[in-house]
Amino acid sequence: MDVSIVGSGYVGTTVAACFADLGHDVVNVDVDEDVVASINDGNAPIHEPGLAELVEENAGDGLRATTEYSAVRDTDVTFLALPTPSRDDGSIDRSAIRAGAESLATALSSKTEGHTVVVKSTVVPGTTEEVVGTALEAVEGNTLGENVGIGMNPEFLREGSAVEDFLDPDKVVLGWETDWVGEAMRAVFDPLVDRADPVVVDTGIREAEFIKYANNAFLASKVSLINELGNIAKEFGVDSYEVADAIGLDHRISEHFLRSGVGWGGSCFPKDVDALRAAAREVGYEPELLDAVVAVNDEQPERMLALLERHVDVDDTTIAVLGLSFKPHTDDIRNSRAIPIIRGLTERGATVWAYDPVAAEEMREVFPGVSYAASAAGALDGADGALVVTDWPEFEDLDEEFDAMRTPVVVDGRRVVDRRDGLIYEGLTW
Ligand SMILES: NC(=O)c1ccc[n+]([C@@H]2O[C@H](COP(=O)([O-])OP(=O)(O)OC[C@H]3O[C@@H](n4cnc5c(N)ncnc54)[C@H](O)[C@@H]3O)[C@@H](O)[C@H]2O)c1
Ligand SMILES: O=c1ccn([C@@H]2O[C@H](COP(=O)(O)OP(=O)(O)O[C@H]3O[C@H](CO)[C@@H](O)[C@H](O)[C@H]3O)[C@@H](O)[C@H]2O)c(=O)[nH]1
Repeated sequence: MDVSIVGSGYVGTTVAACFADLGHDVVNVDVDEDVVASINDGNAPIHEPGLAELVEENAGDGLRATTEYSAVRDTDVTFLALPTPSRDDGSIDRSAIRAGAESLATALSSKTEGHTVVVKSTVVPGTTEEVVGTALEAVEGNTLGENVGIGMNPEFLREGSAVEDFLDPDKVVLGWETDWVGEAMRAVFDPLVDRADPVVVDTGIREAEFIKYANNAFLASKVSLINELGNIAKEFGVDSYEVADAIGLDHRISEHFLRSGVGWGGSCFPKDVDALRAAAREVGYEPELLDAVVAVNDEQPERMLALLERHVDVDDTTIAVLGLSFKPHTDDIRNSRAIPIIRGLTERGATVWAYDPVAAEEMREVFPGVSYAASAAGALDGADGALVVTDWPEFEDLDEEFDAMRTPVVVDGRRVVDRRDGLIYEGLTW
């Protein structure tokens, strides 16, 4: 099939490269000329395991990129993978979705055969119809349900394992109201369904929009709940990881998303939980539980700093921060827990030596005054304390590197360092 993807960010590039790999002819449309050039040169514009190989293999063949919206006319289905960032009140900014839909409306107005426009971005219920449907119909020559149709297909990939998650999902959610739109959406996913056999959930557009928020709100709440249990467990001298292993055996709880520590960050959980809270308030519902989920998460970095202060008077000391990305295997630092940690340290008068295998340059833009080491050993050398913020696998191998610290105080926010003699070790929730 001929498929177009509008937006070549984390989601758009992954989806475009994977669809091309599954045999579709894919064109990726983005306003950023550098991103477009990068894809056409066979280079992935973002760091994501397996993506570089897919872009290199398919560029110039089943995958091309362009800044021209007119390219979508020659495709059957268009996915909108545009950003939906938070506004100050937590609600989503729909301007990129609106701008994309308006450009699509013009590009599709001369087309007579049915073209399906699918929202892949995370949007609050009603957005697909109110923003995309309205923009499409505003241009003469477009009639919803006739030459153009709208659908909603939320994306559940995780950064750091985006390609793997997209190609082997638990479920594919297809939100649609018109039969031919549903058929077109199913046809795009047929090669993926043949290969990975996920459950396909056919549902309404608003339900599909809500499923995405419910999914993320549930997972974020699960992590905040295990963090709260972990905070309590620590006060009792109880190892919350042993507790999590045991409760995770109950299939009603499951072992996933039970890693307690410094909390959740990234481009999705904070934005999506805030958007759901704001949307709830708009319709007159007070989301008390979700408010508490956020409050627990906001407190975890402070708890980590307080644990450090049990052992080190932080003012005028040098503290190593290990891990800057919001999770391992990505260079994304959006809402990384390292940000409040570094801010808290500098406010307390510490000199920070930070290290991350891939995200240091991104963090340098946020904190230009911080020193960035070329290795974990470099950050630890001579430090008065170390905070482990991201669970990069290489931190599991650290051992004698801690001996080069001036005082070997390690506060572990992700349970990656082994407790041993010679280390003053504090686990955040164990
Ligand atoms: N990042 C994730 O892991 C993830 C996972 C699932 C869902 N989502 C959702 O998917 C959506 C996209 O997220 P992302 O992380 O890929 O965003 P992103 O910021 O990485 O990428 C967005 C891309 O859209 C481009 N763009 C902006 N305006 C445009 C326009 N008018 N026309 C064409 N291109 C335009 C930008 O240049 C950028 O390349 C969001 O709604 C997000 O919540 C993200
Ligand atoms: O047991 C856990 C699991 C995760 N996290 C943290 O939670 C955050 C989010 O992690 P993860 O969900 O793995 O990464 P994301 O890329 O943010 O993916 C989430 O957000 C995406 C965007 O909406 C969705 O598509 C995914 O399904 C959803 O998992 C990170 O800071 C993790 O460190 C924990 O603290 N403990």
